[in-house]
Amino acid sequence: MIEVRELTKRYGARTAVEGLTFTVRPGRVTGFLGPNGAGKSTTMRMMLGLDTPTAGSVLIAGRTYRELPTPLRDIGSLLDAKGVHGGRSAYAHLAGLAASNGIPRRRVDEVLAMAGLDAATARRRTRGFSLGMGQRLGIAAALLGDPRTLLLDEPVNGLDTEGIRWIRDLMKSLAAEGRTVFLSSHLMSEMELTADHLIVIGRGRLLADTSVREFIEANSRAHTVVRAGEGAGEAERLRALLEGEPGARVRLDSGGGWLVEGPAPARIGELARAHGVALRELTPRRASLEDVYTEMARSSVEFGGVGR
Ligand SMILES: Nc1ncnc2c1ncn2[C@@H]1O[C@H](COP(=O)(O)OP(=O)(O)OP(=O)(O)O)[C@@H](O)[C@H]1O
Repeated sequence: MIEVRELTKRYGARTAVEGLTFTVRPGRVTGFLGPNGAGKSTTMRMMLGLDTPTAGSVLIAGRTYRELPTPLRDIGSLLDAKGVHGGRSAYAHLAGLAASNGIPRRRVDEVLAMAGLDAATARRRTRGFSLGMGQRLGIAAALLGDPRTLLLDEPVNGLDTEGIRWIRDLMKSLAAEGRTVFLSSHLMSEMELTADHLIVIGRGRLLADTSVREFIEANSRAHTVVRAGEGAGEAERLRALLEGEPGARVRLDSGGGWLVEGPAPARIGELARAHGVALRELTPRRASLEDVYTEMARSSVEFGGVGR
């Protein structure tokens, strides 16, 4: 569990994080969202004791990072996959970390296997690693202490489709084991598939602490695809009816029907029946996390982070 309480960070006159309070709970994947400059990295650095809060606190399993006797066993992290000495092999890097944290060397082989790095790759100097291999090594390091909590900044960066799926499954299985998994990503479609819960920040402040489903439902209007029967002029009659509904927006859908924003499907069905328009299709369309996030970014100055 990660408990963030009234966390504030100022750099001179600039406020990066302001009065953030939230709890990252075990047993689920929590996604951390916010536009560039919102304060995600600053928050994650404070969680790991790499930056000192101006005010407030972060507790990992009830203690501040600096109070953890063996931090790698409590929290595994991946902030910057490039933070590895390029002249060392992946194996040497992990073995060094294990030795300095009292972790048995056999665990190195286990995490290499979990991260999908084979023995030959593990013996190579990391300087020649691709971005994806570097990410895998970073994840191996994060798993080294078999930690109860994992914190990952953009873990799918540089991974191909198979690598992205691998991370998704790994994060879900770690959460299913009862661990706390906290990750940021700017790939909304990926976040929607991976995360159960979301923490959304903008300009250093908390905007949402909610499940992915509730976040989408609360921030999107109902969309419905509706198609009229075959008769001549039926599609246009339907459009006129729909446009007569207060607050409705009607657009042509790529499938040839009308995409209606505003009225719920039941209301559209009633309207069509009352006016004798036969319907061929009436399909609620759920907004994606990407839709909601993009809309939020466009409509909210607070979220856009301008003027700081
Ligand atoms: N060391 C620093 N000195 C001064 N200002 C900083 C420092 N680190 C971060 N900031 C500022 O704090 C704000 C938050 O930055 P932060 O990197 O935490 O955002 P972010 O949400 O992680 O963005 P990104 O997605 O681009 O990494 C920004 O305005 C940034 O310029």
